[in-house]
Amino acid sequence: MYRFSICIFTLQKLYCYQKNLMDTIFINEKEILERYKSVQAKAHKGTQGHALIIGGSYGKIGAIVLASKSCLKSGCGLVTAFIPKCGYEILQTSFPEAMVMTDSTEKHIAAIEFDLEPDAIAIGMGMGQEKETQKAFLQFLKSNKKPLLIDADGINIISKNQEWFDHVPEKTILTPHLKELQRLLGGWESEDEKIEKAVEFSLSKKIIIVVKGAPTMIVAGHTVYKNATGNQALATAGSGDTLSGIITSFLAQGYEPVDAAILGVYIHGLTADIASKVMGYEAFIASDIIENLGKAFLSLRP
Ligand SMILES: NC(=O)C1=CN([C@@H]2O[C@H](COP(=O)(O)OP(=O)(O)OC[C@H]3O[C@@H](n4cnc5c(N)ncnc54)[C@H](O)[C@@H]3O)[C@@H](O)[C@H]2O)[C@@H](O)CC1
Ligand SMILES: Nc1ncnc2c1ncn2[C@@H]1O[C@H](COP(=O)(O)OP(=O)(O)O)[C@@H](O)[C@H]1O
Ligand SMILES: [Mg+2]
Repeated sequence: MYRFSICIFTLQKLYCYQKNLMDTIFINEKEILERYKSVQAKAHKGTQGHALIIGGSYGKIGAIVLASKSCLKSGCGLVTAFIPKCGYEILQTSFPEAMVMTDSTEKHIAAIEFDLEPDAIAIGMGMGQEKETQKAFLQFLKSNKKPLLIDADGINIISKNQEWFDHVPEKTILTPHLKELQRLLGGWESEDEKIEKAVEFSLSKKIIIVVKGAPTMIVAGHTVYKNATGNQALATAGSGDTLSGIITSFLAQGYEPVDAAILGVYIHGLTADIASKVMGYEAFIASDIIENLGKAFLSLRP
C-alpha cells in the first residue's frame, strides 16, 4: 500500500511537472498580514539586517540611489552600495544614510570585492553589460552564498550565459520586466504560455521569478502568486529599481525569499494606489514610491 501511494505521488508530480500545472494564489491583505512582521520594540540597526546593493554605471547611478533608498525605507538596518568610482559623491550626497564602497574602475564595475557580511545582496540595476562587468558578475556568483536578488543587467547577462545558473543559490529572486523575461525565456505565444514557461524555468533552476507587469506575478515553482496592488502610475523610470530595493530589504530582514517577494511587490504597488488618489498618474515618479512607503506600511496596521 505504502509503495503504491509513493508510486501515485511520484506519477502525480511527474504529471504536474510535464504539464506545468500550477496553483494560483491571489495576494490580498489577509495573505500579507499573515507574512508581515512589524519592527520589534527592542530592535536596533544590527538586528534589522544589512543589505548590499551592487550596480550602477556612468549615467545610471540613479538606479542604485533609488534601490538603496527604498531598501532602507522598508525597514532594513544598514545599506551598503557597491558602485563604480564615478558614483561615490553622487550617492554620499543624495543619500547620506547609505554606506558606499567603490570599484577601482571609474565608469563601470570591473571587480566586485568587499569585506563585509551582508544578510542579502541585490545586483544588476543600472550595471551595464561591459565585458569586464560580465566577468566580475561571474566571479561574484562563484563566491556568493548570501540570499540574492538579480535585476536588470544582471538578468540580461545571465540570460546570455545560462550555465552560470549553476552558481546561483536556490531561491534566488529574479525580477524581470517583460523584455528581460523574453531575454531569459525566449518568446511565448500567449499569456498562459508565458507563465507556463516561467514555472518551468523556476522549477528547473530552483529560483523565484517576479514577472513584473500589470499585474505582477510571483512564480515560485508550481505556485503562482498574483498581486492585487499597483497601477499605471508605476509606468515610470526607476520603479523597478525601487522594487528591487524593497524586496532586498525584506530578504536582509530574514524573510523567506518567497515572502520577501510577495511583501515587496504588494507594498510597492500600494504606494502607487495611495499616492495616485492625491496626485494622479502622470506626476508620480519613482521617488514618490519611496516617499509613500511610510503610508503603505502604516496601512498594514490593524
Ligand atoms: N535612473 C536610472 O539610473 C535608471 C536606470 N535604469 C537602468 O537602465 C538599464 C536599462 O534598463 P531598461 O529597462 O530601460 O532597458 P531594457 O532594454 O531592458 O528595456 C527597455 C525596453 O523594454 C521595453 N519594455 C520594458 N518594460 C516593458 C513592458 N512591461 N512591456 C513591454 N515592453 C517593455 C521597453 O519598451 C524598451 O523597448 C538597466 O540597467 C536599468 O536598471 C532604468 O531602471 C531607468 C532608471
Ligand atoms: N501599468 C502598470 N500597472 C502596474 N504596475 C506597473 C505598470 N507599469 C509598470 N509597472 C510596474 O513598475 C515596475 C517597472 O519595472 P522596470 O521596468 O524594471 O523599471 P525600471 O527598470 O525603470 O526601474 C514593475 O514593478 C512593474 O510591475
Ligand atoms: Mg528594471
